[in-house]
Amino acid sequence: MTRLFNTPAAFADEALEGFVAAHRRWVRRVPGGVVRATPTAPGQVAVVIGGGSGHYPAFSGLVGRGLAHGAAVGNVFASPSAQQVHQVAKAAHGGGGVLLTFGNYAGDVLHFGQAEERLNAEGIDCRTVVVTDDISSAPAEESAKRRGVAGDLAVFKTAAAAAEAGLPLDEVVRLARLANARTRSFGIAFSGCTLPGADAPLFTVPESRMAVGLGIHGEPGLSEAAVPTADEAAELLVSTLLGELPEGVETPRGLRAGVILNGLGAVKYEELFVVYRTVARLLDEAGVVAVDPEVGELVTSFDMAGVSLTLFWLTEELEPLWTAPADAPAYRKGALGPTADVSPESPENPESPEEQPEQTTVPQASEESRAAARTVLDALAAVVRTVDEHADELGRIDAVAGDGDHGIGMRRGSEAAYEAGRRALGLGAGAGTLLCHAADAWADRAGGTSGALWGVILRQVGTALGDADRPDAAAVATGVAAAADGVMRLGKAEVGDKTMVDVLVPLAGALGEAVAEGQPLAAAWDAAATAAEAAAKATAELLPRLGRARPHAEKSLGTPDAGAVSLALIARAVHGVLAAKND
Ligand SMILES: Nc1ncnc2c1ncn2[C@@H]1O[C@H](COP(=O)(O)OP(=O)(O)O)[C@@H](O)[C@H]1O
Ligand SMILES: O=C(COP(=O)(O)O)[C@@H](O)CO
Repeated sequence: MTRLFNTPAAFADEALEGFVAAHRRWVRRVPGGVVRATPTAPGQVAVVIGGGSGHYPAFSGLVGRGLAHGAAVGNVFASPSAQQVHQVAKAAHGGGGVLLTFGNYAGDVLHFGQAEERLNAEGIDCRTVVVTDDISSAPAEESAKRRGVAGDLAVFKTAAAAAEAGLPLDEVVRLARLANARTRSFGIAFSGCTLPGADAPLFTVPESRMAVGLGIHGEPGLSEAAVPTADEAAELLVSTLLGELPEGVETPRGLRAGVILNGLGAVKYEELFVVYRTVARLLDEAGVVAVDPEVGELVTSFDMAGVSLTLFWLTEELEPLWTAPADAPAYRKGALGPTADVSPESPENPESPEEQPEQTTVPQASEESRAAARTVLDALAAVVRTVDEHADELGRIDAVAGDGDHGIGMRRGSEAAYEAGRRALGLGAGAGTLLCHAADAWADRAGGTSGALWGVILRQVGTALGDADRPDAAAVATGVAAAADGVMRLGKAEVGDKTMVDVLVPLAGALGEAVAEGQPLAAAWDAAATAAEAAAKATAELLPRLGRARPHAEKSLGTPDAGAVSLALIARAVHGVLAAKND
């Protein structure tokens, strides 16, 4: 249970504020997250990590010398936005290029990928390395689909130590990929976590049972077993990991491994040590030399009672990087020289991040387009209302096989989109520009998978409407069709994968058909919203083939997809606005 919070929506921002206030010797706040208190050495590769909040010390606690140069910090269990990643990377860049490294989650992949493109377009050499260490989330043949869990630390540490040693970006990337290929994790849990403001955990484990193969977002385990003793838990963790050695390795005997026994949030350090006692013995018996083991909380999931074991199979070039000194708020190792003096008053260490200057001008728009912009803003207000009304239900649906944050993310995104739209209207924006401003605000404030995709949807519709003409039904239908194409291009989901695409495609199809038959916009949209509602309902019968829900495919049968449901609700709410305009 998360007991101490003010409002759930502000939890991540307020936690970051307090974290920075407590750790000024190591970090300073920048828009989008934190960077080291001291600037990146000129020419050094900047290693920028990041992800959702709720995993402390990942990710902000791992920023400091010998570890990351910066961390982009998202909302609870939601990836930071591309804009946040871009801002943190710019602040961390020291002229040697940027490595973005993060766990393999759909939202992170989308947003960090967009930031990478932007940085490269601006002339900053930037690459990404995705961490995929969780062996329970996909079979070895599909290791690229695996989630990133506590093995994050092995990859981040390797990359950062390589950067600190002055290696060029290509080498830092190569070593980070090698570290990822040689890192495996496996976990068990006894209870799920409860998000701030929620009254129930994301999953429960029956009394005297444990979940096996857990993630770090309160996803239920993949199977269940009787609660083990500490020794039995250690045996399960070690034997499972020794069952999947790195490619080309036949026996663990004689190998050296970095070891991480990670508490997920509610397991006491003493309990971890009791487990580690047997982990150490079993590794020793298997002929594995444990190098600089870490026992503690390194990647958590709020108050989840669980533990994971990570083995990082070292090579001659990886071992010095794993053992190199580091000095971050939540991770210290070896001895580094003194830091530059960065006092709270120093201009290097501002109390609060500099915000992006607010836009004060918009492109010229016709009178008709400005009138349509008012309708668009009414539609955004209706979106805010419907999302707000259904936020808890969306969170509950998302918790069945996802991470329960869909309601939170949609709320943050829609509210930001409305506010940006209102400001744009005040500046005299046409319908197209208003939607483009709303798109950027939604993606930036919500983060996560749906934030990136809703940014695409609004931008595509805005581009189709433009600022010149009074938008007609054909332009709207063109925009929605382009939105469906754009979402599929970016998210790579197809119809049948159990995502919002299963609603967006029939919505666009029904709208296009009704408009082609000559129906006016409100009537055509009514038909499209009806198709969307039926399609959203039908997703209950689908098995997820992508993303976080995929490992829990069977559990999600009978429950519709959260993003599909929210899209159908929004389609219906927009119809209400269009119908009222017609009256
Ligand atoms: N690759 C994808 N393409 C299209 N939609 C997707 C994709 N992956 C996930 N989604 C949609 O995003 C929704 C989850 O959104 P949200 O919970 O806000 O993001 P996250 O899973 O990043 O926390 C899913 O229910 C699904 O509809
Ligand atoms: O959940 C996280 C990001 O993934 P999404 O796909 O946005 O859910 C985050 O907590 C780990 O980075």
